[in-house]
Amino acid sequence: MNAVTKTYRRGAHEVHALRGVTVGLPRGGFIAVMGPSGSGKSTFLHCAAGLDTPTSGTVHLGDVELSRMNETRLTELRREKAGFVFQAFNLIPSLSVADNITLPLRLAGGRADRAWLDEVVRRVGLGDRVTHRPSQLSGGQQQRVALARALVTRPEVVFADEPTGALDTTTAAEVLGLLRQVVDTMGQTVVMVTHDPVAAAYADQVLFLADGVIVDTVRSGTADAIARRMSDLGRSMAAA
Ligand SMILES: Nc1ncnc2c1ncn2[C@@H]1O[C@H](COP(=O)(O)OP(=O)(O)OP(=O)(O)O)[C@@H](O)[C@H]1O
Repeated sequence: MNAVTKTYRRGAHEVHALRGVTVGLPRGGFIAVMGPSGSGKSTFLHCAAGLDTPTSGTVHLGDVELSRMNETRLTELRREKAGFVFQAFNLIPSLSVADNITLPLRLAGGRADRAWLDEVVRRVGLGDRVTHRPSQLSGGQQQRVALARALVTRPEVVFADEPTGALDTTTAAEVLGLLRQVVDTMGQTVVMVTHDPVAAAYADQVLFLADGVIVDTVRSGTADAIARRMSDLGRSMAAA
């Protein structure tokens, strides 16, 4: 991502959500993005994933440049290279777990190979729940389905926006452990927006955003150290 800006128009005002962000996200790494509310975290994730287009600057996903693609090509590329996990799970209530998981493959005109579906279901620990409907599952199980759906296309990058925001501590830890495994055993890249220092401590690297710019990049440490860094940044922003 190079010199990316994103400006939203709100009535007569302009909101500068990103003000010139340049960063390389290491392939095969687990990157957490933190920052105060409104600092541009979701906008950053959306631009990095090709869900939104920057106002200026360039974005690469793997070897391809996204910024000049039209919407059709972007959609194809997202299906091919990216997986998504959101706070609200975003599962389709009328579909079974198996059909939710394989939906991205079917949308791309493909079919799920049974052995691969079984493998993905095993990796996220969903066991025998594939015929259930999402409403019959706990929040943690629903997020496992969302993660399986994100992995089924073998994406290069999994983008996660507050993936544990709706989960209790224990369930959150299980989902974070799975994201860690995606990086460690499958070699995929995970980019995760979170406000939770405990979640960020699972990452290799933490980017701190404030007011639309990256103000710090640190190798991940303990949750306490990350929380201290966050409150230092909060104080220096308040003093500025
Ligand atoms: N579609 C939009 N239209 C107008 N303004 C927007 C839009 N999306 C985001 N913004 C504004 O851009 C800024 C950054 O928003 P963003 O959602 O990226 O922040 P965030 O760090 O993810 O916040 P939070 O932690 O509260 O989710 C905010 O001022 C927000 O109000």
